[in-house]
Amino acid sequence: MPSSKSPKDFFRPLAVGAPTPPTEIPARPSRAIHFFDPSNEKMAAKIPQMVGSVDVLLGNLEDAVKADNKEAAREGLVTIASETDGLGGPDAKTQLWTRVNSLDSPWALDDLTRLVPAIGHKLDVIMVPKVQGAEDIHYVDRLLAQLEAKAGLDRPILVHAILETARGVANVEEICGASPRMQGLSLGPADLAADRRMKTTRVGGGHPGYLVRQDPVAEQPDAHRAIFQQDLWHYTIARMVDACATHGIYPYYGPFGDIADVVACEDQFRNAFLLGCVGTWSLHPKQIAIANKVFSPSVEDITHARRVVAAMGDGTGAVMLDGKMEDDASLKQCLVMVELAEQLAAIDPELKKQYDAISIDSEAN
Ligand SMILES: CC(=O)SCCNC(=O)CCNC(=O)[C@H](O)C(C)(C)COP(=O)(O)OP(=O)(O)OC[C@H]1O[C@@H](n2cnc3c(N)ncnc32)[C@H](O)[C@@H]1OP(=O)(O)O
Ligand SMILES: CC(=O)C(=O)O
Ligand SMILES: [Mg+2]
Repeated sequence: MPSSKSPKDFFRPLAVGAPTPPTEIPARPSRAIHFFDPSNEKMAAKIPQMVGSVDVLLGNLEDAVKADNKEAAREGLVTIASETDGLGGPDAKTQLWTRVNSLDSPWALDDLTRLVPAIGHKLDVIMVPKVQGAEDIHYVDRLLAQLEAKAGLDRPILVHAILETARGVANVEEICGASPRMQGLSLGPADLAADRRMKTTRVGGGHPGYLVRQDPVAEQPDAHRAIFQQDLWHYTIARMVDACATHGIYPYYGPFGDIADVVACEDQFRNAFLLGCVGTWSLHPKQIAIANKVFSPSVEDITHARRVVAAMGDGTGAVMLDGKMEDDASLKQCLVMVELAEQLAAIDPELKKQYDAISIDSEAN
């Protein structure tokens, strides 16, 4: 929270007649944020049939949309949002997000002033790219309040920042706390790599040159030395997770550009899930199933978590389960998993069936 504002001011609307800012950001399932270009007719035609099978559909207006198609993408998104049932709004199974153009581009202002009056009642989250600091969020926050008031909206649109500049990473905590509208952060590995002058040419994922090599074996100079590829994004994701958790908002991985490499994609997503991310981006329809699988706790994990919950009784003290010590802190980890499973089961009948079929032996040993 900026020090110049009192806590009470922080939750006052920034324009007369704008909806009250949220005090909590709802934990809506958002395992896959599926990107589509609304100006691409083939992609746009697929969107209605994807509603219900993906947690978030995001109409992308920024990078990957050709400059000549910016207006067509914006108008295409208005059409899709207006004509597609079950997409966007507080009760929809599939949320509707958009990624607007960067704030210094010729299109960002028109993106916001066109979309909020036209489809603001359906838009759940606006993703803002290349956020550098709290000042970018303050600008969007005030403008959205003015537009919401003018449009008579009764629900604030949430804001999501992409972390894709070195300055953005340096300011990650203040970005997360810049507005009560802040919903979350995504990693932007491609722009971030360029901005940092990293010597990579990929969109997310690892790099074979970024490694640690096993020490040489004594007196065997020719012996094989194993190499261990390291994760280029570990530092940034860990910072995002801490900043988001501090502010009660949600961290996401971002794009994995090697669409053909579904194995490495799954690995990268799983690392993010284990570190605390709640979801990721999907650039191609085949990445949706990978994201849904990785960001849903496994039946094995939920079975174990429920056993710990049962064994821990009132939640205090220490017990032994399968030879391992469980106590208040391991219980808290298990409750994170169990709560996530309940949220996902509420919207995913197949997962619900799997989680409901779990039967537990609650005996501690
Ligand atoms: C660094 C960043 O900013 S990342 C975020 C910005 N980038 C994006 O949003 C990229 C989004 N995705 C895409 O543009 C495309 O998926 C590409 C360019 C990666 C691949 O596209 P294609 O070569 O057409 O893939 P492919 O041939 O496998 O597509 C199969 C079908 O799925 C459709 N399709 C591909 N991607 C998508 C999508 N994201 N959403 C919906 N449908 C899609 C194609 O139109 C094609 O339809 P068809 O069967 O009717 O012909
Ligand atoms: C996600 C994104 O925009 C980037 O990697 O640059
Ligand atoms: Mg980018």
